[in-house]
Amino acid sequence: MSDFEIRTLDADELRAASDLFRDTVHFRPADDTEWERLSRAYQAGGSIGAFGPELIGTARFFDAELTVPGGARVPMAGVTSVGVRADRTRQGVLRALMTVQLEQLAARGVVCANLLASEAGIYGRFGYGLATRSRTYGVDRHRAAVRAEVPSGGEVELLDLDRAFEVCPVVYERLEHRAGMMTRPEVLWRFYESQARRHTQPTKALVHHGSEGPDGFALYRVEGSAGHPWTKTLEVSHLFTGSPSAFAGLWRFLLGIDLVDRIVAEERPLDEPIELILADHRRGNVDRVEDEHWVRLVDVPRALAAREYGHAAPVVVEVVDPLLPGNSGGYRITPEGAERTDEAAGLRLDVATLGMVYLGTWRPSALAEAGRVEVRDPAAVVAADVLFGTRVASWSGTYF
Ligand SMILES: CC(=O)SCCNC(=O)CCNC(=O)[C@H](O)C(C)(C)COP(=O)(O)OP(=O)(O)OC[C@H]1O[C@@H](n2cnc3c(N)ncnc32)[C@H](O)[C@@H]1OP(=O)(O)O
Repeated sequence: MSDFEIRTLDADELRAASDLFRDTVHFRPADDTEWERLSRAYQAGGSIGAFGPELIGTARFFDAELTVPGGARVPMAGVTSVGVRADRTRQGVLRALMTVQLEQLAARGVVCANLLASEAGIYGRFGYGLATRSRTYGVDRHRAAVRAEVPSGGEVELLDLDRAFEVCPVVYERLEHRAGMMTRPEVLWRFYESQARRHTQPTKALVHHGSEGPDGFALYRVEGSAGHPWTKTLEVSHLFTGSPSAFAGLWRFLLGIDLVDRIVAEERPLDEPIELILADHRRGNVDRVEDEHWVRLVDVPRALAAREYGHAAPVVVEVVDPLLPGNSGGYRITPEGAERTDEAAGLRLDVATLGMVYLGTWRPSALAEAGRVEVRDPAAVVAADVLFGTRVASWSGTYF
């Protein structure tokens, strides 16, 4: 029996939960000004705490919607601010928090939960699988130019921070969302605003206006290098575009900003065509490829029914989910959709591995080669690659 209890936190307990979480990731507590902003990032009723008897662990979520392959949007929860006090770790507190939270999410009709993991070894045991990846790349500004034939035509407007947080949320919702992208509720924009205002260097925004109105934006900040204050790096974040001319137009503008040596764009889609728009593709370098969203399918039948599939022979997949056993069982996946079945399965996998293939990021055959998908029918894994594959790389671009 555990010596702690889990319950939902009241509004007046959220600051203590924030302080505890920040301490677990080695951040100082928010001061009064910062908490005033940050508290707006907390969804009412979305935080839980472990008490033993004082607060020793916490986790929270907020509601959003996730775009799945084919364009449908499903209810998702963004899970974040998970931490256990250092003197109470490895005693089952996280497991208890995750168990209660998953029950809460299932009860409120959430189809999937997404998170960004501090360490890769933590969340698989709770059914989360690495579902999207991103890359960070840098561009040598002095030697980079956009190719002449790259689409152009729009205009770029420079905004200050106040305007940025009025305009960018509106533009974001106008854009077509690729699979893996999520809606950004007000609480999330408040979180980004709080982060931007905390920085000593100013954050600015660019909005691209195309022929049908605003169709892209980027936030950026310029930092000097340690010991070399005039060697400047421009860091791009929150770059979203709805057309090739918006992507190229924003990059043309960024490349034209004076007193910048290098432009770094973090957490970009794996298939973003930066190399293709540069006159010399070697002026753009990939710094790293990294984890992005981990997805936990909370309601497997709804999740599988919501997405579209490629054209291949039907496959029966057996899913194993010890934490939410209602998800366990066979599913028949066809180009027309997915439904439960009692037919013999060609593939067997746990719910975390299903999270890895759900948005098309990993091929079932690659996971089979790694021993993570059990293949009972070799033809099934070939078909599953096509059924679950996506034309465009899935990507979120939203951190929390
Ligand atoms: C979405 C986000 O917010 S990401 C941020 C996560 N928070 C942090 O990284 C802050 C620093 N770390 C912590 O606060 C804690 O160590 C936590 C939250 C990661 C783990 O909390 P704990 O209460 O120690 O976990 P708990 O004791 O319930 O362990 C559950 C299982 O996870 C394993 N586990 C716990 N932490 C880790 C880890 N960092 N790496 C690998 N495995 C881990 C345990 O060994 C245990 O394994 P088992 O299922 O085989 O028994």
